Amino acid sequence: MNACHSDADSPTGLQAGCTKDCAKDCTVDCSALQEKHNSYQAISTILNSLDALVYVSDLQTYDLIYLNDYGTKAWGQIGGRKCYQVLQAGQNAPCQFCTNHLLVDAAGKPTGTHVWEFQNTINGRWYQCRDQAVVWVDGRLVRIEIATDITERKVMEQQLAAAKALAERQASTDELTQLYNRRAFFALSRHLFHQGHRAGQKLAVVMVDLDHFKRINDEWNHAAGDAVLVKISALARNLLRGSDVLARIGGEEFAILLPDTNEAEAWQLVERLRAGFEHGTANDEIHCTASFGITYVNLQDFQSELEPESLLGTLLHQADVAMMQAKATGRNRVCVFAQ
Ligand SMILES: Nc1nc2c(ncn2[C@@H]2O[C@H](COP(=O)(O)OP(=O)(O)OP(=O)(O)O)[C@@H](O)[C@H]2O)c(=O)[nH]1
Repeated sequence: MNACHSDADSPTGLQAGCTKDCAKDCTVDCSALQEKHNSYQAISTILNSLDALVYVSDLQTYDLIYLNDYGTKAWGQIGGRKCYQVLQAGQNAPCQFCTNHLLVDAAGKPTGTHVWEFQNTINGRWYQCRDQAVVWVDGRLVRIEIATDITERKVMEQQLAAAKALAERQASTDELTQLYNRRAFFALSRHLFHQGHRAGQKLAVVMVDLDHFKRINDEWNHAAGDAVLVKISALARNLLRGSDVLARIGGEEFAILLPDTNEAEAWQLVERLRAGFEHGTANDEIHCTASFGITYVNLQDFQSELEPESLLGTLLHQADVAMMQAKATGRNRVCVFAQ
């Protein structure tokens, strides 16, 4: 081979500065090579002007064949390495998240483009990647990826999602006690009524009203009253089961929905709450008890349509009547609504 064509690093085989009129004894058609070289330069100029990563790697061996300027600036030179060694952190084998298998069908034929989003493990930035398998100039199958930095959009999306989750949580949470609020209690009850109806379950609704709470506020102060509400709420949350719905629905009034619970289980649970409040605050400066009213419903009794809204209204009223009876008969006790 003539010296002027010996540049192994040149993708077209043409050494820089070689022309068809060079004085050397050329054995190949320099003008054809020159044309190829010019086309390569033109495409390379375009790819290097892109504000996006473009790379090409062998689909089988993962050898990195091409990396544009954007890529070399961010991840360094190819240096005879594999794509995963250059573009990802601490990889000495193909990446778990590699999309190569999605780019060809079972017969090994290219399937078209695959677009996905990914956070790069070296610089932590987010990219929208457009991957495609194509037949390379030398006949082998390669992967071409064009990756655009979408970090700003991704951060905005994450902030929006977090703000939405927070707003949703706030809309269903009582600020002082962090229990569900009235709105959430109604929404969750509707859902549990339907679920319990389908499964033919029994459930109980409980009203809870703290005893002589006005006195606590008057003898201490409003802040001390608030602290009692927080303490009682935490006690109740710990004593109930994970599936029970506990909500603060008024000042010192709470409602509880006990799903899939029969009469004996409900009584036991509520009695445990009553004793828990009594003993749990016994050594505090402010001792606090509560009165409880329970009502039960067997959802099997509703043969066809169930109207959760009106059923919940009825059950809350019944539980309230039972709770008032507990107040009237001495407080710090549990009464059951007489059907
Ligand atoms: N600290 C505090 N007090 C509240 C809050 N919401 C309601 N209250 C007070 O709770 C008290 C409720 O008083 P009442 O309805 O008369 O009932 P009670 O004193 O608990 O008496 P019984 O229910 O009959 O045992 C009132 O003094 C309200 O001001 C609150 O968020 N924080």
